[in-house]
Amino acid sequence: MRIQPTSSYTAIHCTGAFRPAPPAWGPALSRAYSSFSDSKRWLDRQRNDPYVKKAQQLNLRSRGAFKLIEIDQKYHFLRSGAVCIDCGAAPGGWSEDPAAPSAAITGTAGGGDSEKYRIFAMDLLPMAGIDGVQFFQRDFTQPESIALLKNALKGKPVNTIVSDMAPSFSGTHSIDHLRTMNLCEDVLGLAGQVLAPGGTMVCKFLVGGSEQEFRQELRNHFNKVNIYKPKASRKESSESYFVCLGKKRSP
Ligand SMILES: C[S@@+](CC[C@H](N)C(=O)[O-])C[C@H]1O[C@@H](n2cnc3c(N)ncnc32)[C@H](O)[C@@H]1O
Repeated sequence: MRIQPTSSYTAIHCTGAFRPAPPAWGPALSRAYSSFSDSKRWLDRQRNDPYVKKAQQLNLRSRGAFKLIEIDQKYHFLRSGAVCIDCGAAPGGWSEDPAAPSAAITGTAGGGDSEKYRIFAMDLLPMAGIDGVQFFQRDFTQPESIALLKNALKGKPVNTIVSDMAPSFSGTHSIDHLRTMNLCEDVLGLAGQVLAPGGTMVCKFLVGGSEQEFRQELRNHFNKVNIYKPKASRKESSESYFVCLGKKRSP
């Protein structure tokens, strides 16, 4: 059953005003202040982040690659030659294959299979092309997008589905949590249709209360369901990942 956002969802989502302005200021000044301090904080954080530095050294598209690498170092599910779907792929840190450690993730390297595409990636945002990756700039939550993916697969069984999708944040944690849970539910829906028995699903969410209930649901479909937060995921972020291993055969 789909988790419904609270009734305050629309009001908060539509106003977009999440940071109370200092009372004595006019709205414009207060907005400028918030955005200045936010961008300064962001810049400071980027400068001091070892994963950002490492990603730059290795010429990776994003520091996010290290999250998947770490998840795999713990659970060992990635393998060369696998067929993979990468949901919320842009800018491509999880899909790329620059002879980086993440090459094995999506299996473009040395699969021994002459088929052109082994990775099927989707994002709302554009993504620069990557060899072996068929990219769709689409909204994953739309049924037509799923139809497109299934069509592209041409019946190939999928070994791994990863989702690093993050909705645009409202600033209200309970709402953002539910939005991520809804995305996870959509990813599970796709897994039910295309993931091969034994396959793996990795899916990001924000911790917020309903994850244990959803974990129970995931257990109906996978032999093992873990929750894991890689070190590369920032401490101040409530993001975490469901790591679902061994998809069960459909009854
Ligand atoms: C954290 S980023 C992914 C980073 C990527 N794994 C990497 O390491 O380069 C999350 C992405 O999810 C995408 N996204 C969010 N909601 C989506 C949706 N409904 N359909 C497709 N993509 C979505 C966003 O556009 C964003 O690019």
